[in-house]
Amino acid sequence: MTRYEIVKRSVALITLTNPPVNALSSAVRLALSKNVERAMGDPEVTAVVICGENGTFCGGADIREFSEPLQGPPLLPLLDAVEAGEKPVVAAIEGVALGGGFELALFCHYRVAHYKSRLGLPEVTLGILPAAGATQRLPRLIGIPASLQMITTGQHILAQEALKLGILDQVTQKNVCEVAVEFALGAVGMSGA
Ligand SMILES: CC/C=C\C/C=C/C(=O)SCCNC(=O)CCNC(=O)[C@H](O)C(C)(C)COP(=O)(O)OP(=O)(O)OC[C@H]1O[C@@H](n2cnc3c(N)ncnc32)[C@H](O)[C@@H]1OP(=O)(O)O
Repeated sequence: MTRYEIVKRSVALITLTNPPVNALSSAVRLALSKNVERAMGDPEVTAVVICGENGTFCGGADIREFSEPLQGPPLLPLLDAVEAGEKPVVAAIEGVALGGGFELALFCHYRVAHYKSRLGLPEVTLGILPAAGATQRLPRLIGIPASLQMITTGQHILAQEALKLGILDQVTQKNVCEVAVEFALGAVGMSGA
């Protein structure tokens, strides 16, 4: 449900692994929570990168679990642990970051995205509103009018537009995971390590 590895000697790379779109199922939330705790507690780890396997960051809540009562850890405390972590966490966005997946990226300290990726809050199209912090984190980044546009329409935006708005820190045409790892090393003063 997530893979944990150390790359470049000190970056914890956490990969969401829940095909087809790495949705935040109860098992993914549990594994992510444990791996964030592991990375934050490991003295060898200086920074963390979160990405998704097979070209998709995260499609949000797992719609296959919508008919069941919520199991596993709720999303918000997990996102709070990411944000409160003392080590920089970089989201490496490829494919889509939607709904709770976009919220996960918003709670990371930095966001690097592939130029073809799309971001959005489709909750309104399901008759709900984003409830894991996007309604606070997004306005802090891009202001209220642009946030309302995204929240109330559910439209996806492309990486370049997200960069212009101030949601993203970097857009790349290269391997987004590798670029995010370099970004993370730069954030802790270890560029080129
Ligand atoms: C614990 C939760 C906490 C907080 C609340 C969070 C709420 C949310 O996140 S609400 C948002 C939920 N996500 C969505 O509404 C996204 C819906 N999906 C899409 O928009 C699209 O599928 C896509 C853009 C992600 C991909 O589009 P495309 O490339 O055209 O592929 P398909 O639409 O054919 O989908 C492929 C395949 O993926 C399955 N799938 C898509 N989204 C999800 C998902 N969120 N959870 C589980 N599975 C998903 C889709 O059913 C297809 O499966 P099959 O190939 O088996 O049919």
